[in-house]
Amino acid sequence: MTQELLESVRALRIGRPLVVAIDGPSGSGKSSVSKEVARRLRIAYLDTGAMYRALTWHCVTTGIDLEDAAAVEQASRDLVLEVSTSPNEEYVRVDGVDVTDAIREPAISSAVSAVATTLGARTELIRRQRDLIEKHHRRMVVEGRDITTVVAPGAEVRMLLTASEEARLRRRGLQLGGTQNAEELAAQVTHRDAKDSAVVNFTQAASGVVTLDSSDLDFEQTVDAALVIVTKVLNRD
Ligand SMILES: Nc1ncnc2c1ncn2[C@@H]1O[C@H](COP(=O)(O)OP(=O)(O)O)[C@@H](O)[C@H]1O
Ligand SMILES: Nc1ccn([C@H]2C[C@H](O)[C@@H](COP(=O)(O)OP(=O)(O)O)O2)c(=O)n1
Repeated sequence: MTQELLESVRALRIGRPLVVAIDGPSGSGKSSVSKEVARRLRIAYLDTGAMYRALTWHCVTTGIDLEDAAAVEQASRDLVLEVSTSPNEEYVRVDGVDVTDAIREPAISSAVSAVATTLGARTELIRRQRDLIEKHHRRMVVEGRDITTVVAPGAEVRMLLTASEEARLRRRGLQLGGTQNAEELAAQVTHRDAKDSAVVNFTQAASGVVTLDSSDLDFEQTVDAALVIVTKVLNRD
């Protein structure tokens, strides 16, 4: 994407709301692409998946039974959570403890769906996500599974980032440094998506949501394509 086009989008939106909502399945590139889009647009960034992971870490660490919906819901309300809203700095803290790396461990990836399918906990985390968007004057790239449909259906730009299952498994494998065998990778990507789909639909674009299929695009090409979508949607309105 040309620098001039990007400059014109930034200039057009100075001081005005610009929520870019991005949903998609595991390994589609949501976090990495959203972060770079936020950098280029010079707006805030929120990884909502990190919030579900942080709550899961808290429950697992304090021995809360993930099958006990009332306990998980209570934990979501009590959670003392700090999450970065800058695309240039990554941190997640629970009760002041840095859990940035711990929440990415396979043990948390395997447990997170149980928490993410607890509806009471979702309600609380969605409330916090909306608060963070408001706190940033609605200038933020927000990524997850239900951002385009539930958290911010009124976002200026709504996108579903997809990729073939094969591409997603390959990317996650590379990201984890080849430490996981095929079965472990499938558990963390395909099986987790199947469980998460029980409460949110992130495989089909809702009305007004633009699909970006990154299966045959590299990272840079995907970021460019996402920025082209942002430009087109904003110019249309
Ligand atoms: N278009 C792409 N082509 C190749 N690799 C990509 C692409 N988009 C993202 N990646 C890489 O794939 C991995 C998974 O991306 P990530 O952003 O963590 O996905 P998600 O947040 O959807 O699970 C990362 O290592 C990322 O750098
Ligand atoms: N808005 C969101 C974001 C994540 N989740 C759930 C679904 C996922 O299993 C977990 C972790 O999300 P995360 O985006 O970190 O997942 P990835 O490993 O990047 O695919 O949280 C959700 O239910 N709703």
